[in-house]
Amino acid sequence: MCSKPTDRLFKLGKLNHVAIAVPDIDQAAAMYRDTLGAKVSEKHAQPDHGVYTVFVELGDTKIELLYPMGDNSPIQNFLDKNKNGGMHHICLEVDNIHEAIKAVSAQKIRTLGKEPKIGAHGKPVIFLHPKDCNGTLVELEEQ
Ligand SMILES: CC[C@H](C(=O)O)C(=O)SCCNC(=O)CCNC(=O)[C@H](O)C(C)(C)COP(=O)(O)OP(=O)(O)OC[C@H]1O[C@@H](n2cnc3c(N)ncnc32)[C@H](O)[C@@H]1OP(=O)(O)O
Ligand SMILES: [Co+2]
Repeated sequence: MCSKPTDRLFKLGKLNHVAIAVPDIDQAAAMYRDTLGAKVSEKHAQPDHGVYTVFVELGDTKIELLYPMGDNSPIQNFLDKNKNGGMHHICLEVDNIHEAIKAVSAQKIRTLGKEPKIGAHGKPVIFLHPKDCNGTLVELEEQ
């Protein structure tokens, strides 16, 4: 039984980004920047998350390009299975990540890790298991 709106103590916001895991992040960034004319960030190392990121600005949303960093990157298996890359996750904004964690946990949706970590935008993020979200890895980012 899903929680009723009156019970919900957080608000779901907009789509913050769609993440694509790529085999060559410089080539992928150049495609969006040079071929499609998008505003593209520099590549940033995210050691706490085991990835490099590049953000492609698209008005009120973004594409996050991801490339593995280090030996235990959480996206390495995904790229091993998807040699040309592929859509990795979606990121949804919430106004209270701890209330969102309580709500999804009450519905037996597993979070990956118990506590949020600071994500690429310097805000708390947590991931929901893809097997509990219709085969889609969902990231929540607190605004
Ligand atoms: C800098 C932060 C930045 C931000 O935006 O702020 C980020 O987004 S960081 C992004 C990188 N970090 C993460 O993705 C953390 C969460 N992800 C994980 O912990 C893993 O990727 C995990 C657990 C989802 C999958 O790990 P792994 O692929 O090594 O495990 P399995 O191969 O055993 O997969 C289990 C099962 O899930 C399916 N799977 C895996 N990845 C995905 C995916 N991206 N989308 C959908 N499904 C996925 C995989 O196929 C397996 O399914 P099965 O049917 O059992 O084969
Ligand atoms: Co992300």
